[in-house]
This record gives sequence, C-alpha cells and structure tokens, in this order.
Amino acid sequence: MTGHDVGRRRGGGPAGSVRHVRAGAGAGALRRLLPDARGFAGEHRRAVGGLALWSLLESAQTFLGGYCVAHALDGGFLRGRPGTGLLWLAVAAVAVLVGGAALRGVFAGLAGLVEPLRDGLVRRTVRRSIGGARGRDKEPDAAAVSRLTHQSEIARDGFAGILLTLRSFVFTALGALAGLASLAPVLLWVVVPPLVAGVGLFLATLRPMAGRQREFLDADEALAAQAGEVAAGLRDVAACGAREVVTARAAELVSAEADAARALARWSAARTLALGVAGQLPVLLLLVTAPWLLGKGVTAGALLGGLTYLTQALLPALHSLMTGLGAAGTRLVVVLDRFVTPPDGLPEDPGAATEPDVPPTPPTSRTRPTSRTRPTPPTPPTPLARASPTPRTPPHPRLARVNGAPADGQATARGAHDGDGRTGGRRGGRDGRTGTGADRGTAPGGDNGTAPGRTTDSGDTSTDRTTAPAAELRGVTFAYGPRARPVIDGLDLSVMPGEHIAVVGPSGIGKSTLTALLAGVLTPHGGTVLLHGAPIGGRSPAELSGERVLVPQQAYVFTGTFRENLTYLRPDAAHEELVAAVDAVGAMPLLDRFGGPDAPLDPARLSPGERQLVALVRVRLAAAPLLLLDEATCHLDPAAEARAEAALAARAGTLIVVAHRLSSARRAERVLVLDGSRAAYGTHGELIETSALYRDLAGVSAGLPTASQPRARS
Ligand SMILES: Nc1ncnc2c1ncn2[C@@H]1O[C@H](COP(=O)(O)OP(=O)(O)OP(=O)(O)O)[C@@H](O)[C@H]1O
Repeated sequence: MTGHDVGRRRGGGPAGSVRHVRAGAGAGALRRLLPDARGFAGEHRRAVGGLALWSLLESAQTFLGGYCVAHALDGGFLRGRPGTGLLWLAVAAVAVLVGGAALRGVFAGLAGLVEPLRDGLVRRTVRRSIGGARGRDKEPDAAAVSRLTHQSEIARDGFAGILLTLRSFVFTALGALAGLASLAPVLLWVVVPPLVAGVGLFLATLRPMAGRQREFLDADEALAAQAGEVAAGLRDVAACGAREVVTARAAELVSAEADAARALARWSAARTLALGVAGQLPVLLLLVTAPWLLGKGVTAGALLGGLTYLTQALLPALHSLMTGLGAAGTRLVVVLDRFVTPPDGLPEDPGAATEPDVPPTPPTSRTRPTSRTRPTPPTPPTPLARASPTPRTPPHPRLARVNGAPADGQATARGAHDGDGRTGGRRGGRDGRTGTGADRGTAPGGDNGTAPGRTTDSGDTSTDRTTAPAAELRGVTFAYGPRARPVIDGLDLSVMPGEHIAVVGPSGIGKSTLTALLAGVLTPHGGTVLLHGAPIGGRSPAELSGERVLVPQQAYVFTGTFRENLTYLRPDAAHEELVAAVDAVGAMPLLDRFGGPDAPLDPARLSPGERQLVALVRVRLAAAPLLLLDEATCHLDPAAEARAEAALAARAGTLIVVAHRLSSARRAERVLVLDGSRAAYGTHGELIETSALYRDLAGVSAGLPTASQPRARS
C-alpha cells in the first residue's frame, strides 16, 4: 500500500462503521427469516396440527372454567342447591385435570417442532463451518461453531417459550370469548373493545420495541467487548498512560447503552399501558357496568363467570404474551438472523470464501537492519513534539548492585572507570564515552565536566533536567509483598537520553518488574526512580504518559478502526506521520490486507503478532521520549522483530528493551544482564568475555571471538 492508497482510504467512515454494519444487518431480520419459517412450518405440518389439537383441549378447559362457575352460582348456590353448585365446581375441577393432560400433550407437540429446529440449526452450523474451512483450506473455526451451537440452544429455548405463550394466548382467548358469548353475548360488548385496543397497542409497540431492543443489545455487546479488550490490555493501558482515552471511550459506550436502555424503558411503559388496557380495563368495565348488565338480564353467575374468564385466564395469558414476546421474541429474531446471515468466519457459501489469511510479509532485505546498522525508515516522520530529547551527553550506564550483591565488576568497571568509548556515539549526539561513577551517588558525567546531575545519600535528587539521564534507578529495592524476597534489591542504573539498551536474564529474574518500576507502574519499596532527572513518585498518570511508554507482551487493541488504534497515544498525528510509522515498523502489509487505516479493526481477527505490530506502530508515533519494550515483539518473526526494533531505535528518544531473543541484545548499545545475585552491564562484546551468564544465554563458550558467535535464540 502506498501513501496515496492510504490517503484515498482515509476518508472512509471510521468509528461508527462497525456499529453501522451491525445495525444494517438487523434491519430486515424478520423479512429474511420469513421464507425459512414458512418452509419449516410446511415441513412440520403434522406437528403443528397435533399442537393445535392439544391446544383446543386447553381452550375447552378455559371455556369450562367460567361456564361452570356461572352455573354453580345461578343454578346451585343462589337457588339454595349447594349440591348442584358443588357438582358444577367438580366439573370445573375435572376440566382442570383435563387441562393438565392437555398441557402434557402440548409439550410433546412442542418437542416435535422445537427439536427439529435445533437439529436444523446445528446441522447448518456444522455444514457451514466444515464447508467454509474447506473453501479456505484451513481448520474449521471451532470457536464460531461452539458459539453458534450455544446460540442454537438459545434459539430452541426462545422458540419454545414464544410458541407456548403465543399459542396459549390464542387458545385461551378463544375459550374465554366463546364462554362469554355462551353466558351472555352482551358481555362481549364490554370486554372485546378494550381487549382489541390493548392488543392493537401491544402489536404497534412490537416493531419499535424490537428496534430499541436490538440497539440495546448492540450497545451492551459493544460495552462488553470494550471491557474485554481493556481487561486483556490493562497493563498496556496503564503503562501507556492511556487511561483517559480508554475511559473516554468506555464512557461513550456506557452512555450509549444508558440511552438505549432509556429508550427501551419508554417502550416498555407503552407495553405496560397496553397490558392495562387489554387485561385490566375489561375487568374494571365489567364491574362498573354491572348494574346496567344486570338490568339487561345478565345473571350474577354470568357476571362472575365473565370475571373468572378475565382474571383467571385472559389476564395471565396476556401478561405472558406481552412479556414473553417482547424480550424472548426479539432475542429469538436476533439469534435466528445470525444463522441466516453468517457471521465472520462462517461463510454461507464456502466457495465464496476465497481470501486466505495472509501472514504479514516479512520486511525486505533493503530495510532489514543488522546489529551494526540502524536504518532510518524510508519516510521519516515529522519530528515529534516531545521526541527531541535533551542535548546528547555521554552515556553513563551505572550499575552498582542487584539483589544486594555487588555488580559484576568486570563489565561495569570497564565501562565505569576507564572511559572506554568503544560503544557509545549513537546518532552522532553522543561522544561515545561511557563516563564514570559506578558507585552510587556519583554524578554521571562528572568526569567530563557536564555534570548532568548529582545524587547524594541524603536523597537530594536535584538534577539539571536538560542533561539528566532519561531513566535512573538509585538503590531501588522492590518485593512483591512485605515478606517476599526482593526481586530487585539496591539496584543502581542510569540510562542516558538517546541510548538503546537491552535487558536480559533468565525467566522470572525480574526483567518485567524492572520495566514496571521504570515506567512508574510499580512503586519501589526503597530507593528512587527518576525519569529525566525528576523522581517518578507522585506524578500523575497524564504527566507520566508524556515521559514514557511501556509496551508489554499483550498488546491492547480495541474495536474501532486501525487509525483509531494506531493514533490513540497521538490523536493529532498527521496522516503522513502515520504512514511513515506504519511503513517503518513493517505494518504496511497488515494494513493493506485489512483495507487501510480506516478499515475496521476487530481484535479477534488479529494474530498476537499482528496485535504487537499495531502496538509498535502506536508507540513509534508516541511523543514520550522514553520507550520501554517488555518482550513486546515476542510474537514477531526475527526479521519482523529486527525491522520493528530498528524503527523504534531510529525514533528520537531512549529505548529500553527486555530482549526476547539475543539478537535483540546484539542490536542494543549496551546490555544489562540480570541474574539474581549479580548483574552485569556492558556491550555485547564485553559481556561475552566477562559474563558467564550472558555467554550461557547466548549459547557460546568463553573465549570464542565475538564475531563468530552464533546467534543463539534468534
Ligand atoms: N504480581 C506478582 N505477584 C507476586 N510475584 C510476582 C508478581 N509478578 C512477578 N512476580 C514474581 O517476581 C519475579 C520476577 O518476575 P518478572 O515477571 O519480573 O520476571 P521476568 O524476568 O520478566 O520473567 P520472564 O522472562 O519469564 O517474563 C518472579 O519470581 C515472579 O514470580
């Protein structure tokens, strides 16, 4: 992709695009489902017929309920014939028993429809998955299959519930209306108008309510997705000082969900009104018009029978219908629609899925850096506002001790005391001297008169910030818990602006802890951490984020566009800067494949390496002068890692890398070797000669010339 291509795609709608696609997908859900629904009903005519027959028995039970009560009163109790009255009530009781048997038949009939639906959905899912995988010559998407299988269970339950309530309402209403007509047709004049009006109002709310329900579900899903993404990248978010950006994004989603919930609540109120009109108003009218009805010859028994129909049958059926059809109905439509319109990864037509997953193209040899050459990216970005570090001063790496033990004297002493300048001089800003002051409290650079800062044991941390180390540890001690053994113990370290250093050591030795201390994510229990001459303690996250960025292994990417993801530490980054950063880090093929910076980014569709590329472009753009990479390139192949690292080293500022491979350490100017009881600091060549642990990590034997050392682990 060229810059021109990027420019053309830039105009595409960014943030809302994903949501827009979702809303669009739901618009004609019912229309899309109708042909399938008709076909399904046609195929299962017998089951539908059986269900209707059992339901008629339920109607009969409803009919008998009111009818028996009316006759028990009129023909029995009111005439002083309690025996007759009790007989009618006994008939009603038998009707209830018959109704129970009918309900059993209804459930059996229901299974005849619901189970085939579920089987059909599962079959469709599996067929699609296997077909899709064949079409794309890859493994079936097990997660999508599992998701859809789960959704087919939801569909089954939802379908069963809706069928049950809808059918129950229809047949109950039939039985009740027939009963009212048989008792006194005039009762229908009182009951039917509000019933029809209420049901009409309910039906009118269905469509808008389904829309609001869908909006609410979408908003809820978006918020849940954001929460998941943030949880996965919490360390990244905290380290990058992106709390405000992430909080703002979350706040947007929370208020969108709140708005959707409010809109839904308004329609729910309308639905409650419908229930009142259809279910309660007829009861009220029946009571209010009782004298008039009695005057018209309606008996007291018929009135009580009518009330029985309304309160015992119609009202509960209406209530179930309105609550059930509202929530479960919408959910059912949403879920079934997902089967009709396949989600990503499960194409309806396997043949249509022709675009294979292309791995990111490795960088060309033209731009591949070596350990000795650090290429400038083809199109260097405009100098970053805060990226110009303080004037270059000689590097003064100092390491007194780690875990309370004296530092590895050889490497440290060499750099610290003899002014050996073999490895300095990065980007012309440095004179190559390694400075003085291996001992704690000695000002780096004190020997050449630049005196960038002075530490005293009294804790004086006054420092000239223009020439101060980019990152400094002064006797730092840290343990995970009051009784735990310190992971870092009395460590001194000084990294000058513009330096590129690597941190290596066995697993679990404290490399991540060290970067977290340098980033201010962890607070030391003893000693001081300084960034650019000022103690890190007490600074606000916003202040810290302007000074340093820590990129952990798990890169934080969120649903949005690539542009939003790439520029979230520098929202004001110019388009040309973005293009240059993408190109320098080697992420152009990735962006090309997804359709440019304004293409939607779905975190689930990125591999761990691709997520890391996104995070690396992001920090290539970041303005903070100190960059800490904690195995942030571990999922990249060696060539891609070298390219990305070179791009970050070429960026103005200081780079501290926890090396995943030794090749990474070879590219650094100096290497800090942590080994628990001893620590060493020096160039790769020096450490090969002086540090047994480093030789071990490099997989070489002592005494071998450094030029011929194999690149172990790279
Ligand atoms: N949150 C924590 N609570 C308690 N102990 C911890 C915690 N995080 C790390 N540790 C311990 O601190 C020590 C150093 O961990 P750290 O992650 O800094 O090592 P590392 O050198 O980065 O390891 P690796 O190379 O495997 O990533 C380990 O022994 C680890 O078990």
